[in-house]
Amino acid sequence: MHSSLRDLLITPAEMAAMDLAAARSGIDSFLLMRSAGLAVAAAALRRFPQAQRYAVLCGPGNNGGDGYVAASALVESGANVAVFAFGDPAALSGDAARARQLWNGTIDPLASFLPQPADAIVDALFGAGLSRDLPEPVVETIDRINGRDLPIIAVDLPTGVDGRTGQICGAAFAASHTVTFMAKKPGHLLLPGRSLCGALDVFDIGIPARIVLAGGKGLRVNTPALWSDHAARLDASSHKFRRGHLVVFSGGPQATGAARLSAAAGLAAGAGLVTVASPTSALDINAGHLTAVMLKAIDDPPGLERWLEDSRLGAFVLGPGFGVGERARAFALALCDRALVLDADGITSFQQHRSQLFARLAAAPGRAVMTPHEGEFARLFPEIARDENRSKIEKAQSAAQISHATIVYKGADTVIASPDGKVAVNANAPPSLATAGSGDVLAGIIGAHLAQGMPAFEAAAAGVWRHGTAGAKAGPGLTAETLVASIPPLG
Ligand SMILES: NC(=O)C1=CN([C@@H]2O[C@H](COP(=O)(O)OP(=O)(O)OC[C@H]3O[C@@H](n4cnc5c(N)ncnc54)[C@H](O)[C@@H]3O)[C@@H](O)[C@H]2O)[C@@H](O)CC1
Ligand SMILES: Nc1ncnc2c1ncn2[C@@H]1O[C@H](COP(=O)(O)OP(=O)(O)O)[C@@H](O)[C@H]1O
Ligand SMILES: [K+]
Repeated sequence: MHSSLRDLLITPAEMAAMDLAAARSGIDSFLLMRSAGLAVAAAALRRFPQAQRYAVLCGPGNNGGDGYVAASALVESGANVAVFAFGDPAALSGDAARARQLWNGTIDPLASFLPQPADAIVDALFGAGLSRDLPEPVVETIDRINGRDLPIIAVDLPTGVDGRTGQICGAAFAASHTVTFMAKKPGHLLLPGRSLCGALDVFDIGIPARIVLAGGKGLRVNTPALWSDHAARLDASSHKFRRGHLVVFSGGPQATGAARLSAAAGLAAGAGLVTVASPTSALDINAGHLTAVMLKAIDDPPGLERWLEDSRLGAFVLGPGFGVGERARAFALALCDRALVLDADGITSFQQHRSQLFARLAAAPGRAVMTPHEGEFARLFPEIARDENRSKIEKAQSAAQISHATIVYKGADTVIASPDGKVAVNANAPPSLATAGSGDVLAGIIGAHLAQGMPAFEAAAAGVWRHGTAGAKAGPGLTAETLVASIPPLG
């Protein structure tokens, strides 16, 4: 595959437009279908050579067309193949009709398909064209096959997974393997779609990279290629002030651990100096637990304003363990024109005051990153969260636009979106990250990147990626502390 396509995500609508653009440039669309079907047949033979029968389930559109090409190729290679169709095969049109003519065997109705124990199933029922809930007979077939431990190779997408959103349209195959074409689709990465794809192969069927790149809207998988150019590098002239000064705000005496976790993560992630800004009431507790991290008493907004006159304070993390309320709002509003990670309680504090926050971020644009998990996202963006038509990517994009901040919409499929339209989906986070304090560590890593001068989107995307890599390195029994110790070098 062309290297520039490796991290690209394209929606089904963009893919369809690229198909048209390819046809307009003189590329024979049937040859694309043929390449797609051959890739599926090759994957079926390679992955499941022991199958006694390949049962190819073909739908009413071009996904079915790919299935007929695959079935013919499997027979040519000497395999035992049976084809079952949903809908009337005689009603196929265009390339799919031509593909069906390649198939010389019988075509049985889908309803007659009885899975046999040594079957491998090729799912070519619906792909990128799925636009509504699956018809009942297809749902019944899926229910009959899922859970029987049969290998399923999905063509483009497991039938039932919406390629734009990753949501399930009534039911969906749980595939062992998915073969898709030219580039990944959002539904391969967003949950629950991602968990239904099995191993994913992206196959180049011959649409020129320039057409694919021109047709994509800039959706990306989060990899270092997105941000490594912005990463601060150490050299002989480095000194701690050049590596950035990060401030993390602590909660009161009963809630200091979260801020210390963020601070430790910020230091490990490369900030030259880290200070915990603590209320006087919690100074002694924080002092008893800090070594390399410094400590400063900050009790109220006037005290903060005075301290902010020091321009060497590079970035701020506000929210972990801070407490919800008026004080959090006053601190956050004072920091909107600086480099700020607003997390946890910092986000929740604006549930009833969000227009105040968004107006301030619009009027005093600094480098703001907000890191809501699903619950916090719904508190700050209730209308967007409720909209079932939008994908998680589209929700993060809308939230970034209305808040004027870079949004890190967390979860196993974290989406990072900036107000100016940049967006990336993260895919390297292990489930062991679902542990207390893991979000505090993420906030600290992003804070360190901001302190080093990275732009907000790149700081956030790099933070999410390093957090995922640290999770993988720390292993299944990770705690927030071992996560901090596992943060990998940047770049
Ligand atoms: N560049 C490309 O885009 C290529 C696409 N190819 C294949 O073409 C597929 C897309 O083909 P199509 O656009 O024909 O779409 P599908 O084959 O996914 O769906 C067929 C048609 O079914 C109808 N439909 C949608 N949802 C339905 C529902 N719930 N119940 C009943 N009918 C429904 C729609 O009219 C849709 O066009 C891709 O997934 C891929 O497998 C390949 O042939 C190679 C080239
Ligand atoms: N199942 C999962 N797979 C991968 N990453 C996860 C999973 N669950 C949570 N995470 C990540 O772990 C972190 C948890 O953050 P958060 O919900 O704020 O927890 P806490 O408040 O306990 O620190 C986020 O970065 C999130 O993306
Ligand atoms: K499919």
